[in-house]
Amino acid sequence: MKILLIEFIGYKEWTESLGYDREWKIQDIQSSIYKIVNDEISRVGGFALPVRYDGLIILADGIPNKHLLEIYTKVKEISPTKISACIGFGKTPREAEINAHNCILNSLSDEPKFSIIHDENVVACHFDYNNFTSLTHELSFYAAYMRVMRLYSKLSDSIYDFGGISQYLGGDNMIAFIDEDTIDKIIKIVENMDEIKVGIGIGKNARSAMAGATRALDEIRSKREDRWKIVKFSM
Ligand SMILES: Nc1nc2c(ncn2[C@@H]2O[C@H](COP(=O)(O)OP(=O)(O)OP(=O)(O)O)[C@@H](O)[C@H]2O)c(=O)[nH]1
Repeated sequence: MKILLIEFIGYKEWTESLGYDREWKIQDIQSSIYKIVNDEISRVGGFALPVRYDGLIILADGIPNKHLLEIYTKVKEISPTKISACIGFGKTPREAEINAHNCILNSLSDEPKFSIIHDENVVACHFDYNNFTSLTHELSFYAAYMRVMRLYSKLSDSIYDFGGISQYLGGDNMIAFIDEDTIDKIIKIVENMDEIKVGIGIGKNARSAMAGATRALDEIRSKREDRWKIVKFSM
């Protein structure tokens, strides 16, 4: 698997330089950087996970280095701090992210060098809480969110143990990226958790894998018989 990791360097110092009335400014800048990266990377078929917002994890399989370099240049232009970036490879997304992070720690030059390595299929797992709308009516808007966060926190831990990385997407949705050999393990997890279903998408890049996952979820909803489904998607 291939991950482009971009880290903002000196972010702590930058945030502190903004004074006490700063949090709204930080949120403004973080969301505008994420918006631009999300737009640009989706255009070329990738997908960005904002995770901590002081860096970005980009699922990069199927994206030529030329486009990854363009994303890097764009982030460099709009970032309030210096940035550092590396591509990491690994059997799993977890391994690829760790390798990218170590590469950033050991990199001597300011400009990244992206090596050429073959691309692999991306597997996206879109988890969805069953009947979240009724749960929201029953509890409250915030209490339903808390229920989902508790469950997804446990789920992300198990997925990370299997080499996957995940991101909460809002509402009752969570996405995880895994390698193809881990699909069976994800299905077992879901079969043991009554509250959730999962659409699994396989694609040549992250965007098509995500589209496959969404289609798989729609197909589950149309019959309400299965708790998981796999769709291979190409675009
Ligand atoms: N990020 C994201 N959020 C969505 C998506 N679809 C729905 N949502 C959000 O998730 C909430 C719940 O929607 P659903 O999961 O479709 O509704 P549900 O009541 O759980 O119904 P079932 O999933 O059919 O059991 C919505 O109110 C939206 O906030 C999606 O594709 N992506």
